[in-house]
Amino acid sequence: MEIQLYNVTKRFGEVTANDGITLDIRQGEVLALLGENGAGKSTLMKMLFGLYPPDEGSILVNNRETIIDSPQKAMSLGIGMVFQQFNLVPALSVLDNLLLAYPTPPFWTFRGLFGETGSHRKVLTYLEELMPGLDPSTLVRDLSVGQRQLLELVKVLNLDAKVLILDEPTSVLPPQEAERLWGLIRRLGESGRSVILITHKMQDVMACAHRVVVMRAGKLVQTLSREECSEASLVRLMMGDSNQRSSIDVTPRDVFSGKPPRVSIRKLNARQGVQSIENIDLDIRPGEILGIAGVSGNGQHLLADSLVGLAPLSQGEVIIDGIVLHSAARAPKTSEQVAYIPEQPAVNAVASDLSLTTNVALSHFRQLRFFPAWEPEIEQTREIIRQYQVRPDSPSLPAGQLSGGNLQKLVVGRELQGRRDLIVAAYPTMGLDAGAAHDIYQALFAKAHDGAAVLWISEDLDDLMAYAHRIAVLQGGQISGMFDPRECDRLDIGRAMTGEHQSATAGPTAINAEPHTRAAS
Ligand SMILES: Nc1ncnc2c1ncn2[C@@H]1O[C@H](COP(=O)(O)OP(=O)(O)OP(=O)(O)O)[C@@H](O)[C@H]1O
Repeated sequence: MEIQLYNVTKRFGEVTANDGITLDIRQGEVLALLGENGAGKSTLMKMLFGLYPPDEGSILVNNRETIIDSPQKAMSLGIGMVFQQFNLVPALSVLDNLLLAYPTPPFWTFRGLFGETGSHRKVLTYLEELMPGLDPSTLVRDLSVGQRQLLELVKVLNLDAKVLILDEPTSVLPPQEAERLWGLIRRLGESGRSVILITHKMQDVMACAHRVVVMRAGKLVQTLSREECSEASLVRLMMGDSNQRSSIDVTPRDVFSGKPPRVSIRKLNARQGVQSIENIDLDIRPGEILGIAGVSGNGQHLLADSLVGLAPLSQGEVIIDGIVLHSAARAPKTSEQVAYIPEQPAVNAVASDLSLTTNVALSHFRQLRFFPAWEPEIEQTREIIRQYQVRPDSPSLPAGQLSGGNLQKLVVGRELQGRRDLIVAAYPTMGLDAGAAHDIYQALFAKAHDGAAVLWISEDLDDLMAYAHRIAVLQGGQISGMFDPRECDRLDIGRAMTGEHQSATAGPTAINAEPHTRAAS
Protein backbone atom coordinates (compact mmCIF):
# COMPACT_ATOMS: atom_id res chain seq x y z
CA MET A 1 0.00 0.00 0.00
CA GLU A 2 1.33 3.46 -0.98
CA ILE A 3 0.28 6.71 0.69
CA GLN A 4 0.92 10.29 -0.31
CA LEU A 5 0.21 13.32 1.83
CA TYR A 6 0.02 16.33 -0.42
CA ASN A 7 0.41 19.89 0.87
CA VAL A 8 -1.38 19.05 4.13
CA THR A 9 -2.02 21.88 6.60
CA LYS A 10 -3.64 21.73 10.04
CA ARG A 11 -4.32 24.67 12.34
CA PHE A 12 -5.52 24.77 15.94
CA GLY A 13 -6.65 28.36 16.49
CA GLU A 14 -3.51 30.43 16.01
CA VAL A 15 -1.16 27.43 16.06
CA THR A 16 -0.24 25.95 12.70
CA ALA A 17 0.59 22.39 13.75
CA ASN A 18 1.29 21.24 10.17
CA ASP A 19 2.18 23.64 7.40
CA GLY A 20 1.94 22.41 3.81
CA ILE A 21 3.46 18.96 4.34
CA THR A 22 4.08 16.74 1.33
CA LEU A 23 5.27 13.23 2.08
CA ASP A 24 5.08 9.77 0.57
CA ILE A 25 5.03 6.51 2.50
CA ARG A 26 6.24 3.57 0.45
CA GLN A 27 5.26 -0.05 0.74
CA GLY A 28 7.60 -2.10 2.92
CA GLU A 29 9.54 0.80 4.35
CA VAL A 30 10.19 1.88 7.91
CA LEU A 31 9.92 5.65 7.97
CA ALA A 32 11.12 7.51 11.05
CA LEU A 33 9.39 10.80 11.82
CA LEU A 34 11.65 12.96 13.92
CA GLY A 35 11.20 16.38 15.47
CA GLU A 36 11.31 18.40 18.67
CA ASN A 37 8.38 18.31 21.09
CA GLY A 38 5.51 20.16 19.44
CA ALA A 39 7.01 19.93 15.91
CA GLY A 40 3.70 18.50 14.64
CA LYS A 41 4.49 14.78 14.24
CA SER A 42 1.47 13.39 16.11
CA THR A 43 -0.92 15.81 14.42
CA LEU A 44 0.26 14.73 10.98
CA MET A 45 -0.23 11.08 11.82
CA LYS A 46 -3.58 11.69 13.50
CA MET A 47 -4.79 13.14 10.19
CA LEU A 48 -3.68 9.98 8.43
CA PHE A 49 -5.53 7.95 11.07
CA GLY A 50 -8.74 9.96 10.56
CA LEU A 51 -8.74 11.74 13.93
CA TYR A 52 -8.43 15.27 12.48
CA PRO A 53 -9.50 16.47 9.05
CA PRO A 54 -6.79 18.47 7.21
CA ASP A 55 -7.64 22.17 6.76
CA GLU A 56 -5.90 22.10 3.39
CA GLY A 57 -4.31 19.47 1.17
CA SER A 58 -5.17 15.89 0.40
CA ILE A 59 -4.31 12.28 1.20
CA LEU A 60 -3.83 9.73 -1.59
CA VAL A 61 -4.10 6.00 -0.90
CA ASN A 62 -2.74 3.90 -3.78
CA ASN A 63 -2.83 7.04 -5.97
CA ARG A 64 -6.53 7.78 -5.29
CA GLU A 65 -7.57 10.80 -3.28
CA THR A 66 -9.22 9.44 -0.14
CA ILE A 67 -11.12 11.15 2.66
CA ILE A 68 -10.14 9.50 5.95
CA ASP A 69 -12.74 10.95 8.30
CA SER A 70 -12.61 8.45 11.18
CA PRO A 71 -10.27 5.84 12.70
CA GLN A 72 -12.77 3.19 11.53
CA LYS A 73 -12.25 4.39 7.96
CA ALA A 74 -8.47 4.36 8.47
CA MET A 75 -8.60 0.81 9.84
CA SER A 76 -10.82 -0.36 6.99
CA LEU A 77 -8.13 0.93 4.62
CA GLY A 78 -5.48 -0.98 6.59
CA ILE A 79 -4.00 1.91 8.61
CA GLY A 80 -3.44 1.27 12.34
CA MET A 81 -1.99 3.54 15.02
CA VAL A 82 -0.50 2.88 18.46
CA PHE A 83 -0.71 5.96 20.68
CA GLN A 84 1.46 7.20 23.53
CA GLN A 85 -1.57 7.03 25.83
CA PHE A 86 -2.97 3.59 26.47
CA ASN A 87 -6.48 2.49 25.67
CA LEU A 88 -6.78 -0.66 27.75
CA VAL A 89 -9.24 -1.91 30.36
CA PRO A 90 -7.09 -2.41 33.50
CA ALA A 91 -9.61 -4.70 35.27
CA LEU A 92 -9.67 -7.17 32.35
CA SER A 93 -7.08 -9.76 31.42
CA VAL A 94 -4.59 -9.44 28.59
CA LEU A 95 -6.57 -11.96 26.52
CA ASP A 96 -9.88 -10.16 27.11
CA ASN A 97 -8.33 -6.86 26.08
CA LEU A 98 -7.08 -8.45 22.88
CA LEU A 99 -10.47 -10.00 22.16
CA LEU A 100 -12.23 -6.69 22.84
CA ALA A 101 -10.04 -4.97 20.27
CA TYR A 102 -10.60 -7.64 17.63
CA PRO A 103 -12.45 -5.96 14.71
CA THR A 104 -15.75 -7.85 14.66
CA PRO A 105 -15.18 -10.78 16.95
CA PRO A 106 -16.87 -13.90 15.69
CA PHE A 107 -18.96 -15.43 18.47
CA TRP A 108 -16.67 -18.41 18.84
CA THR A 109 -13.79 -16.19 19.92
CA PHE A 110 -15.44 -15.42 23.25
CA ARG A 111 -14.02 -17.13 26.23
CA GLY A 112 -16.08 -19.90 27.74
CA LEU A 113 -17.96 -20.94 24.62
CA PHE A 114 -15.35 -23.23 23.18
CA GLY A 115 -12.49 -22.69 25.66
CA GLU A 116 -9.05 -21.97 24.26
CA THR A 117 -9.88 -22.16 20.57
CA GLY A 118 -7.71 -21.62 17.53
CA SER A 119 -9.01 -18.05 17.37
CA HIS A 120 -7.60 -17.44 20.81
CA ARG A 121 -4.27 -18.59 19.58
CA LYS A 122 -4.60 -16.22 16.61
CA VAL A 123 -5.00 -13.15 18.85
CA LEU A 124 -2.08 -14.40 20.93
CA THR A 125 0.46 -14.95 18.14
CA TYR A 126 2.06 -11.51 18.27
CA LEU A 127 1.78 -11.48 22.05
CA GLU A 128 3.95 -14.57 22.25
CA GLU A 129 6.47 -12.99 19.90
CA LEU A 130 6.70 -9.68 21.75
CA MET A 131 6.19 -10.81 25.34
CA PRO A 132 7.23 -14.44 25.53
CA GLY A 133 6.24 -16.00 28.84
CA LEU A 134 3.45 -13.55 29.68
CA ASP A 135 0.36 -15.38 30.95
CA PRO A 136 -2.64 -14.08 28.89
CA SER A 137 -4.85 -14.33 31.98
CA THR A 138 -2.77 -11.63 33.75
CA LEU A 139 -4.85 -8.56 34.57
CA VAL A 140 -3.77 -5.48 32.64
CA ARG A 141 -3.58 -3.44 35.85
CA ASP A 142 -0.74 -5.72 36.96
CA LEU A 143 1.34 -5.08 33.83
CA SER A 144 4.25 -2.66 33.74
CA VAL A 145 4.05 0.43 31.53
CA GLY A 146 6.34 -1.23 29.00
CA GLN A 147 4.15 -4.33 28.83
CA ARG A 148 1.04 -2.19 28.34
CA GLN A 149 2.77 -0.40 25.47
CA LEU A 150 3.54 -3.73 23.80
CA LEU A 151 -0.01 -4.94 24.37
CA GLU A 152 -1.32 -1.87 22.54
CA LEU A 153 0.95 -2.77 19.67
CA VAL A 154 -0.29 -6.38 19.64
CA LYS A 155 -3.88 -5.06 19.40
CA VAL A 156 -3.04 -3.13 16.24
CA LEU A 157 -0.96 -5.96 14.75
CA ASN A 158 -3.95 -8.26 15.23
CA LEU A 159 -5.97 -5.96 12.95
CA ASP A 160 -3.60 -6.92 10.15
CA ALA A 161 -2.78 -3.30 9.34
CA LYS A 162 -0.79 -2.65 6.16
CA VAL A 163 0.46 0.69 7.44
CA LEU A 164 1.37 0.94 11.12
CA ILE A 165 1.90 4.23 12.88
CA LEU A 166 3.81 3.88 16.16
CA ASP A 167 3.97 6.99 18.37
CA GLU A 168 7.13 6.82 20.52
CA PRO A 169 6.90 3.03 20.91
CA THR A 170 10.20 2.57 22.72
CA SER A 171 9.96 5.47 25.16
CA VAL A 172 8.75 3.22 28.00
CA LEU A 173 10.57 0.02 27.03
CA PRO A 174 13.67 -1.37 28.73
CA PRO A 175 16.60 -2.04 26.35
CA GLN A 176 15.94 -5.74 25.70
CA GLU A 177 12.24 -5.14 24.95
CA ALA A 178 13.15 -2.25 22.65
CA GLU A 179 15.50 -4.59 20.77
CA ARG A 180 12.77 -7.20 20.39
CA LEU A 181 10.47 -4.50 19.04
CA TRP A 182 13.09 -3.27 16.54
CA GLY A 183 13.41 -6.83 15.27
CA LEU A 184 9.66 -7.07 14.80
CA ILE A 185 9.51 -3.69 13.02
CA ARG A 186 12.24 -4.81 10.61
CA ARG A 187 10.34 -8.03 9.89
CA LEU A 188 7.10 -6.11 9.32
CA GLY A 189 8.89 -4.00 6.72
CA GLU A 190 10.34 -7.11 5.05
CA SER A 191 6.83 -8.62 4.87
CA GLY A 192 5.64 -5.62 2.80
CA ARG A 193 4.01 -3.54 5.52
CA SER A 194 4.93 0.08 6.08
CA VAL A 195 5.82 1.33 9.54
CA ILE A 196 5.90 4.98 10.51
CA LEU A 197 7.90 5.46 13.66
CA ILE A 198 7.41 8.72 15.54
CA THR A 199 10.45 9.01 17.76
CA HIS A 200 13.06 11.19 19.43
CA LYS A 201 15.55 8.37 19.79
CA MET A 202 18.48 8.07 17.42
CA GLN A 203 18.81 4.41 18.45
CA ASP A 204 15.34 3.72 17.00
CA VAL A 205 16.35 5.40 13.74
CA MET A 206 19.65 3.58 13.46
CA ALA A 207 18.15 0.20 14.42
CA CYS A 208 15.40 -0.01 11.89
CA ALA A 209 14.55 3.04 9.73
CA HIS A 210 15.04 3.09 5.95
CA ARG A 211 14.26 6.80 5.63
CA VAL A 212 14.06 9.68 8.07
CA VAL A 213 11.77 12.69 7.85
CA VAL A 214 12.64 15.63 10.08
CA MET A 215 9.97 18.13 11.11
CA ARG A 216 10.44 21.48 12.81
CA ALA A 217 7.76 23.97 13.89
CA GLY A 218 5.06 22.32 11.77
CA LYS A 219 7.18 22.11 8.60
CA LEU A 220 8.96 19.22 6.95
CA VAL A 221 12.61 20.32 6.89
CA GLN A 222 14.32 17.33 5.27
CA THR A 223 13.99 13.72 4.16
CA LEU A 224 17.14 11.57 4.38
CA SER A 225 18.06 7.94 3.87
CA ARG A 226 19.44 6.26 6.98
CA GLU A 227 22.90 6.12 5.40
CA GLU A 228 22.89 9.92 5.13
CA CYS A 229 22.08 10.37 8.84
CA SER A 230 24.41 11.07 11.69
CA GLU A 231 23.27 11.86 15.20
CA ALA A 232 24.78 15.36 15.02
CA SER A 233 23.14 16.17 11.69
CA LEU A 234 19.72 14.99 12.88
CA VAL A 235 19.91 17.01 16.11
CA ARG A 236 20.89 20.09 14.07
CA LEU A 237 18.01 19.58 11.67
CA MET A 238 15.50 19.02 14.48
CA MET A 239 16.52 21.96 16.60
CA GLY A 240 17.74 24.55 14.12
CA ASP A 241 19.87 27.13 15.90
CA SER A 242 18.35 26.49 19.32
CA ASN A 243 20.69 23.62 20.27
CA GLN A 244 23.29 25.75 22.03
CA ARG A 245 23.05 24.55 25.62
CA SER A 246 25.42 24.66 28.55
CA SER A 247 26.68 21.45 30.15
CA ILE A 248 24.66 19.81 32.96
CA ASP A 249 25.99 20.36 36.50
CA VAL A 250 25.46 17.90 39.34
CA THR A 251 26.27 18.68 42.96
CA PRO A 252 29.93 17.77 43.75
CA ARG A 253 30.03 14.85 46.19
CA ASP A 254 32.06 16.71 48.81
CA VAL A 255 29.14 19.14 49.25
CA PHE A 256 27.01 16.44 50.87
CA SER A 257 29.38 13.69 51.98
CA GLY A 258 29.55 13.63 55.77
CA LYS A 259 26.24 15.48 56.09
CA PRO A 260 23.33 13.71 57.82
CA PRO A 261 20.74 12.31 55.43
CA ARG A 262 17.94 14.62 54.33
CA VAL A 263 15.72 11.61 53.63
CA SER A 264 15.84 8.22 55.34
CA ILE A 265 13.75 5.35 54.11
CA ARG A 266 13.55 2.67 56.76
CA LYS A 267 12.40 -0.93 56.17
CA LEU A 268 9.72 0.17 53.74
CA ASN A 269 7.17 -2.50 52.84
CA ALA A 270 4.04 -2.02 50.74
CA ARG A 271 1.77 -4.05 48.52
CA GLN A 272 -0.65 -3.11 45.74
CA GLY A 273 -2.21 -5.79 43.51
CA VAL A 274 0.63 -8.12 42.55
CA GLN A 275 3.24 -5.40 43.04
CA SER A 276 5.13 -5.30 46.30
CA ILE A 277 8.23 -3.72 47.77
CA GLU A 278 10.09 -5.21 50.69
CA ASN A 279 12.56 -3.90 53.23
CA ILE A 280 13.67 -0.86 51.28
CA ASP A 281 16.36 0.85 53.32
CA LEU A 282 17.94 3.97 51.80
CA ASP A 283 19.44 7.28 52.88
CA ILE A 284 19.71 10.29 50.59
CA ARG A 285 21.76 13.29 51.63
CA PRO A 286 20.93 16.91 50.77
CA GLY A 287 22.12 17.48 47.21
CA GLU A 288 22.49 13.82 46.42
CA ILE A 289 20.99 12.21 43.33
CA LEU A 290 20.13 8.58 43.98
CA GLY A 291 19.30 6.73 40.77
CA ILE A 292 16.95 3.75 40.84
CA ALA A 293 17.62 1.35 37.99
CA GLY A 294 15.60 -1.74 37.13
CA VAL A 295 13.43 -3.34 34.51
CA SER A 296 10.02 -1.69 34.71
CA GLY A 297 7.47 -3.61 36.77
CA ASN A 298 9.90 -4.44 39.57
CA GLY A 299 8.28 -2.19 42.12
CA GLN A 300 9.34 1.26 40.86
CA HIS A 301 5.80 2.54 40.63
CA LEU A 302 4.89 1.39 44.13
CA LEU A 303 8.14 2.70 45.61
CA ALA A 304 7.42 6.14 44.15
CA ASP A 305 3.78 6.13 45.32
CA SER A 306 4.83 5.03 48.83
CA LEU A 307 7.41 7.80 49.14
CA VAL A 308 5.05 10.56 48.08
CA GLY A 309 2.13 9.44 50.25
CA LEU A 310 -0.10 7.93 47.58
CA ALA A 311 0.17 4.29 48.70
CA PRO A 312 -0.21 2.97 52.25
CA LEU A 313 2.82 1.38 53.90
CA SER A 314 2.45 -2.01 55.54
CA GLN A 315 5.68 -1.47 57.44
CA GLY A 316 8.46 1.09 57.73
CA GLU A 317 8.91 4.86 57.67
CA VAL A 318 9.94 7.76 55.48
CA ILE A 319 11.82 10.35 57.48
CA ILE A 320 12.76 13.85 56.35
CA ASP A 321 15.33 15.77 58.41
CA GLY A 322 14.71 13.44 61.32
CA ILE A 323 10.93 13.87 61.33
CA VAL A 324 8.70 10.96 60.32
CA LEU A 325 6.65 11.95 57.26
CA HIS A 326 5.04 8.62 56.36
CA SER A 327 4.70 5.47 58.41
CA ALA A 328 2.64 2.30 58.50
CA ALA A 329 0.75 3.70 61.48
CA ARG A 330 -0.75 6.60 59.49
CA ALA A 331 -2.98 6.95 56.45
CA PRO A 332 -0.96 8.02 53.40
CA LYS A 333 -0.97 11.77 52.76
CA THR A 334 0.85 13.95 50.25
CA SER A 335 3.09 16.75 51.47
CA GLU A 336 4.44 19.93 49.87
CA GLN A 337 7.91 18.94 51.06
CA VAL A 338 7.85 16.24 48.42
CA ALA A 339 7.70 16.79 44.65
CA TYR A 340 6.49 13.98 42.40
CA ILE A 341 7.04 13.69 38.68
CA PRO A 342 5.11 10.49 37.92
CA GLU A 343 5.44 8.32 34.83
CA GLN A 344 2.97 9.24 32.06
CA PRO A 345 2.11 12.72 33.34
CA ALA A 346 -0.66 13.12 30.76
CA VAL A 347 -2.60 10.39 32.57
CA ASN A 348 -1.28 10.70 36.11
CA ALA A 349 -0.50 14.36 36.70
CA VAL A 350 -2.87 16.72 34.89
CA ALA A 351 -6.56 17.39 34.41
CA SER A 352 -6.61 17.75 30.64
CA ASP A 353 -9.79 19.88 30.41
CA LEU A 354 -8.46 22.48 32.86
CA SER A 355 -6.16 25.33 31.86
CA LEU A 356 -2.40 25.30 32.32
CA THR A 357 -2.82 27.85 35.11
CA THR A 358 -5.36 25.73 37.00
CA ASN A 359 -3.15 22.68 36.63
CA VAL A 360 -0.22 24.60 38.07
CA ALA A 361 -2.38 25.97 40.90
CA LEU A 362 -3.58 22.46 41.78
CA SER A 363 -0.09 21.66 43.07
CA HIS A 364 -0.75 23.96 46.05
CA PHE A 365 -4.53 23.78 46.20
CA ARG A 366 -4.55 23.67 50.00
CA GLN A 367 -3.23 27.24 50.03
CA LEU A 368 -5.76 28.60 47.53
CA ARG A 369 -8.50 30.84 48.84
CA PHE A 370 -12.18 30.05 48.20
CA PHE A 371 -12.05 32.66 45.43
CA PRO A 372 -8.42 32.32 44.32
CA ALA A 373 -6.43 35.37 43.25
CA TRP A 374 -5.63 34.22 39.74
CA GLU A 375 -3.11 36.89 38.73
CA PRO A 376 -0.18 35.39 40.74
CA GLU A 377 -1.12 31.91 39.51
CA ILE A 378 -1.08 33.11 35.89
CA GLU A 379 2.27 34.79 36.51
CA GLN A 380 3.71 31.60 37.99
CA THR A 381 2.46 29.61 35.00
CA ARG A 382 4.03 32.14 32.62
CA GLU A 383 7.33 31.71 34.46
CA ILE A 384 7.20 27.90 34.02
CA ILE A 385 6.27 28.33 30.36
CA ARG A 386 9.23 30.66 29.87
CA GLN A 387 11.76 28.57 31.76
CA TYR A 388 10.81 25.25 30.16
CA GLN A 389 9.85 26.67 26.76
CA VAL A 390 6.37 25.15 26.85
CA ARG A 391 4.58 25.64 23.51
CA PRO A 392 1.95 27.02 22.84
CA ASP A 393 2.75 29.60 25.52
CA SER A 394 -0.78 30.45 26.62
CA PRO A 395 -1.62 29.95 30.34
CA SER A 396 -5.35 29.75 29.54
CA LEU A 397 -4.99 26.81 27.13
CA PRO A 398 -6.55 23.49 28.28
CA ALA A 399 -3.68 21.18 29.24
CA GLY A 400 -5.02 18.46 26.92
CA GLN A 401 -4.14 20.65 23.95
CA LEU A 402 -0.40 20.50 24.63
CA SER A 403 1.74 17.94 22.84
CA GLY A 404 2.94 15.04 25.03
CA GLY A 405 6.41 16.50 25.50
CA ASN A 406 5.18 20.00 26.29
CA LEU A 407 2.81 18.58 28.89
CA GLN A 408 5.72 16.74 30.46
CA LYS A 409 7.70 19.99 30.65
CA LEU A 410 4.76 21.75 32.32
CA VAL A 411 4.45 19.03 34.98
CA VAL A 412 8.18 19.06 35.71
CA GLY A 413 8.12 22.86 35.98
CA ARG A 414 5.13 22.74 38.33
CA GLU A 415 6.63 20.08 40.58
CA LEU A 416 10.00 21.77 40.90
CA GLN A 417 8.60 25.10 42.07
CA GLY A 418 9.46 26.37 45.53
CA ARG A 419 11.37 24.57 48.25
CA ARG A 420 11.37 20.78 48.04
CA ASP A 421 13.14 18.40 50.43
CA LEU A 422 12.57 15.23 48.45
CA ILE A 423 12.01 14.97 44.72
CA VAL A 424 10.77 11.68 43.34
CA ALA A 425 11.18 11.74 39.56
CA ALA A 426 9.96 8.72 37.59
CA TYR A 427 11.29 8.74 34.03
CA PRO A 428 11.21 12.58 33.94
CA THR A 429 12.59 12.87 30.40
CA MET A 430 10.57 10.10 28.76
CA GLY A 431 9.24 11.21 25.39
CA LEU A 432 11.28 14.43 25.39
CA ASP A 433 13.61 15.61 22.66
CA ALA A 434 17.29 16.02 23.52
CA GLY A 435 17.03 19.76 24.18
CA ALA A 436 14.04 19.47 26.50
CA ALA A 437 15.62 16.51 28.32
CA HIS A 438 18.74 18.60 28.89
CA ASP A 439 16.69 21.48 30.34
CA ILE A 440 14.83 19.11 32.66
CA TYR A 441 17.99 17.50 33.98
CA GLN A 442 19.43 20.94 34.59
CA ALA A 443 16.34 22.06 36.54
CA LEU A 444 16.16 18.81 38.52
CA PHE A 445 19.81 18.87 39.48
CA ALA A 446 19.63 22.58 40.35
CA LYS A 447 17.10 21.60 43.01
CA ALA A 448 19.66 19.16 44.37
CA HIS A 449 22.18 22.04 44.51
CA ASP A 450 19.61 23.85 46.67
CA GLY A 451 19.60 20.94 49.13
CA ALA A 452 16.84 18.61 47.92
CA ALA A 453 17.36 14.85 48.02
CA VAL A 454 16.56 13.41 44.59
CA LEU A 455 15.31 9.89 43.97
CA TRP A 456 15.44 9.42 40.22
CA ILE A 457 13.83 6.33 38.65
CA SER A 458 15.05 5.62 35.15
CA GLU A 459 15.69 2.86 32.67
CA ASP A 460 18.30 4.89 30.84
CA LEU A 461 21.52 3.46 32.25
CA ASP A 462 23.69 5.88 30.27
CA ASP A 463 21.98 8.87 31.87
CA LEU A 464 22.02 7.28 35.33
CA MET A 465 25.73 6.51 35.02
CA ALA A 466 26.44 10.05 33.81
CA TYR A 467 24.54 12.00 36.48
CA ALA A 468 23.53 9.91 39.52
CA HIS A 469 25.84 9.88 42.56
CA ARG A 470 24.76 6.34 43.43
CA ILE A 471 22.58 3.81 41.67
CA ALA A 472 20.35 1.37 43.55
CA VAL A 473 18.87 -1.47 41.55
CA LEU A 474 15.30 -2.55 42.24
CA GLN A 475 14.58 -6.16 41.39
CA GLY A 476 11.53 -8.14 42.50
CA GLY A 477 10.56 -5.30 44.85
CA GLN A 478 13.88 -5.33 46.71
CA ILE A 479 17.16 -3.46 46.41
CA SER A 480 19.40 -6.01 44.72
CA GLY A 481 22.51 -3.85 44.51
CA MET A 482 23.95 -0.43 45.28
CA PHE A 483 26.56 0.97 42.91
CA ASP A 484 28.93 3.87 42.64
CA PRO A 485 28.83 4.77 38.93
CA ARG A 486 32.54 5.71 39.05
CA GLU A 487 33.45 2.18 40.03
CA CYS A 488 31.15 -0.10 38.07
CA ASP A 489 30.09 -0.69 34.50
CA ARG A 490 26.74 -1.26 32.85
CA LEU A 491 27.15 -5.03 33.04
CA ASP A 492 27.37 -5.01 36.85
CA ILE A 493 24.13 -3.06 36.98
CA GLY A 494 22.55 -5.23 34.29
CA ARG A 495 23.32 -8.34 36.36
CA ALA A 496 21.65 -6.82 39.41
CA MET A 497 18.63 -5.89 37.24
CA THR A 498 18.14 -9.49 36.26
CA GLY A 499 18.82 -10.85 39.75
CA GLU A 500 22.16 -12.48 38.87
CA HIS A 501 24.10 -10.16 41.10
CA GLN A 502 23.30 -10.86 44.73
CA SER A 503 26.14 -9.30 46.69
CA ALA A 504 26.33 -5.63 45.75
CA THR A 505 29.63 -3.78 45.43
CA ALA A 506 28.60 -1.98 48.57
CA GLY A 507 25.42 -3.01 50.33
CA PRO A 508 22.79 -0.43 51.03
CA THR A 509 23.26 -0.70 54.75
CA ALA A 510 26.98 -0.12 54.40
CA ILE A 511 26.36 3.11 52.51
CA ASN A 512 23.48 4.37 54.64
CA ALA A 513 24.12 6.46 57.66
CA GLU A 514 22.10 6.05 60.83
CA PRO A 515 19.52 8.82 60.85
CA HIS A 516 18.66 10.85 63.83
CA THR A 517 14.93 10.19 64.22
CA ARG A 518 12.21 11.85 66.21
CA ALA A 519 8.45 11.65 65.80
CA ALA A 520 6.56 14.51 64.16
CA SER A 521 4.77 16.63 66.66
N1 LIG B 1 -6.07 19.13 19.97
C1 LIG B 1 -5.28 20.18 19.92
N2 LIG B 1 -5.74 21.43 20.17
C2 LIG B 1 -4.94 22.51 20.13
N3 LIG B 1 -3.61 22.45 19.81
C3 LIG B 1 -3.09 21.25 19.55
C4 LIG B 1 -3.88 20.06 19.59
N4 LIG B 1 -3.08 19.01 19.29
C5 LIG B 1 -1.84 19.51 19.07
N5 LIG B 1 -1.84 20.86 19.22
C6 LIG B 1 -0.70 21.75 19.05
O1 LIG B 1 -0.11 21.48 17.78
C7 LIG B 1 1.33 21.53 17.87
C8 LIG B 1 1.91 20.21 17.38
O2 LIG B 1 1.59 19.20 18.36
P1 LIG B 1 1.92 17.67 18.12
O3 LIG B 1 1.31 16.90 19.24
O4 LIG B 1 1.55 17.28 16.74
O5 LIG B 1 3.51 17.69 18.28
P2 LIG B 1 4.54 16.49 18.37
O6 LIG B 1 5.65 16.80 17.41
O7 LIG B 1 3.84 15.21 18.20
O8 LIG B 1 5.07 16.69 19.87
P3 LIG B 1 5.55 15.61 21.02
O9 LIG B 1 6.84 15.07 20.54
O10 LIG B 1 5.72 16.48 22.21
O11 LIG B 1 4.45 14.60 21.17
C9 LIG B 1 1.65 21.83 19.33
O12 LIG B 1 1.91 23.22 19.43
C10 LIG B 1 0.38 21.46 20.07
O13 LIG B 1 0.23 22.22 21.24
